[in-house]
Amino acid sequence: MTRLPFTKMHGLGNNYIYVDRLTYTEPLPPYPELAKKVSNQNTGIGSDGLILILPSEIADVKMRIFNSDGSEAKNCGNGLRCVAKYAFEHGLVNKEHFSIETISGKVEAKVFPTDGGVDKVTIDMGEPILERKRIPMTGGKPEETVIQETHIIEGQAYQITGVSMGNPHGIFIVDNIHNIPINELGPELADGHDLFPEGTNVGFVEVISENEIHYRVWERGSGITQACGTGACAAVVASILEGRIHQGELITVHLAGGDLQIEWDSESNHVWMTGAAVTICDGMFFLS
Ligand SMILES: N[C@H](CCC[C@H](N)C(=O)O)C(=O)O
Repeated sequence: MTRLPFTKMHGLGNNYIYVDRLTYTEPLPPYPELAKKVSNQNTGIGSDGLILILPSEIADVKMRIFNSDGSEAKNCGNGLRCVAKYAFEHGLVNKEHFSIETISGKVEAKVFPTDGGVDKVTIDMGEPILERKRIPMTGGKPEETVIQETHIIEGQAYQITGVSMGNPHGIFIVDNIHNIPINELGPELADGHDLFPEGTNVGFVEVISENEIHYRVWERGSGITQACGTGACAAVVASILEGRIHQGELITVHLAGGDLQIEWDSESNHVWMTGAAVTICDGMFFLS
């Protein structure tokens, strides 16, 4: 029986099982299989997925994220804030500003310690990826940006804006966040639709004011979650591309699990995300 030490953490209710592979170096099953095991609400711990904290040759630490269906994601905003909190609180880093490697690139993290603990983290998520072929999306010129493109999905016309934050997001701007076809469009687009050859996270945005939006998400590989950090960044970028809000402004994004502060900076073209990171528990998972 392998006893796997883990920490369960969440960012706005988007919760993952974190395994510190710098400290616990015993052999483990393949990560996709482990992600499905630990994420299972009935026979596992229960979570939106698994996040590994690993050594890095190009950054201070490395993050790999696996959705609850075992698929590997290329980025995770809520996960990055929790990795930053964990790394600082457990002495994996000894500074408040440090770098984290993901499989879509390196980001910069800044923690704001109070009494030795970290409750709030800012991540420089880097530049959004807007070219159709890099999201990736099909259906038009590979280099162009996909803004409010009309597509017929299940017999209904929708306008989609495509943004990647290292992972793909199809964004729909709606009039009322409480009346969205999330259970229809989520499963239809998240995995295996021609428009998104690598699948996509499916986000819905209601613009409240120049500095405030609502955002809800069906995540590729996990379904509806309480929050999605990369999705909230993509939602702000899409709302700006559609002319609803302005670049260079600090936007409050209201998600089901809480709020994030996000800015798509005009000077650097980088997207900055600030929000909470919370430890739920430490534990021991009995791997049979
Ligand atoms: N919840 C994560 C995103 C997971 C992305 C994953 N669902 C995928 O891209 O396959 C976040 O806070 O950004």
